[in-house]
Amino acid sequence: MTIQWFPGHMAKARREVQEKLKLVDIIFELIDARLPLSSRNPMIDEVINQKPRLLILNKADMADETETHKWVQYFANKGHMAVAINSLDGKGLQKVTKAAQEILADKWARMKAKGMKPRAIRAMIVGIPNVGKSTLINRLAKKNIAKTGNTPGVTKSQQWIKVGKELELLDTPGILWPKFEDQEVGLKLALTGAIKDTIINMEDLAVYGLRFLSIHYPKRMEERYGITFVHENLVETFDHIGKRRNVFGPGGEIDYDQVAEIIVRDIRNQHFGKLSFDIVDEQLEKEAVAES
Ligand SMILES: Nc1nc2c(ncn2[C@@H]2O[C@H](COP(=O)(O)OP(=O)(O)OP(=O)(O)O)[C@@H](O)[C@H]2O)c(=O)[nH]1
Repeated sequence: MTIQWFPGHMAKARREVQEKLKLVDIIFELIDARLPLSSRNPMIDEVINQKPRLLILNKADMADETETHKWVQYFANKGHMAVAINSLDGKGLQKVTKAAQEILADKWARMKAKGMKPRAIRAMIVGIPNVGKSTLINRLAKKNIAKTGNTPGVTKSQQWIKVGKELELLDTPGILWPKFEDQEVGLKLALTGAIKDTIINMEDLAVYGLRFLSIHYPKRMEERYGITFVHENLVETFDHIGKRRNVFGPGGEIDYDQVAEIIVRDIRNQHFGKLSFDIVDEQLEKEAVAES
């Protein structure tokens, strides 16, 4: 698999985020709830430096709830507040402003003690491509329109989106790339549709997906394909799934390309239910507690 992690793009994106840092009080780091580690930019800590941050696990509607819960706890153990949301229907969105207020409570108290007037929290969203940045901004902006719609003369400023009285959001998000060069990260991003299919090998992806299911979701794999493990000889497994799904070529042979596509489609279309591809294991839990 050859996926490039363009250093030029990365440097430019990084500069753009860093230029805007001084405008905001807090960074909303948007990550995919299905892969809370793989969908992060590995250099994010360096990029945002010491700026307070709220981790937002988006697309929680598609992730395994038990895992999402563990991830929120994992980040809390590392000293980062995290909330899980669904930007499409707005579920969990009310937690965003509250969490930001909590994170900045000390700073606000200090400002108040100095006699400064309370003002809205200023935030910027950053995240990898396709993680849902625009969807979240639009969803938050809608909330604003609903709130200010009855007030003539209240117009949205160019650069800031008002979200209620308490929050202002920069209207352009910062894009930061994931760590493409890591083979497994690339496969996970591809399985969730964050990377275009044209740059990955479908069979590799299907095999990775199957192996992942057999380890973490064997029951669901059994329900759909009637197997609980992936045969060492992959042909056997592909034959089995091909027969079960009637995927035959013109000469009556199993069409392996199509089997691979079916497997990937089944995973993406949630035929195995809500899946998380980054799993919190004991090792990670221990590391988080030790770090905090
Ligand atoms: N199921 C689900 N889909 C979502 C959610 N948020 C965003 N999406 C979908 O994810 C896709 C990408 O969303 P965008 O908002 O365009 O992502 P983005 O981060 O702005 O993408 P770039 O412009 O490429 O950086 C779209 O198809 C959205 O409908 C969510 O919470 N749940």
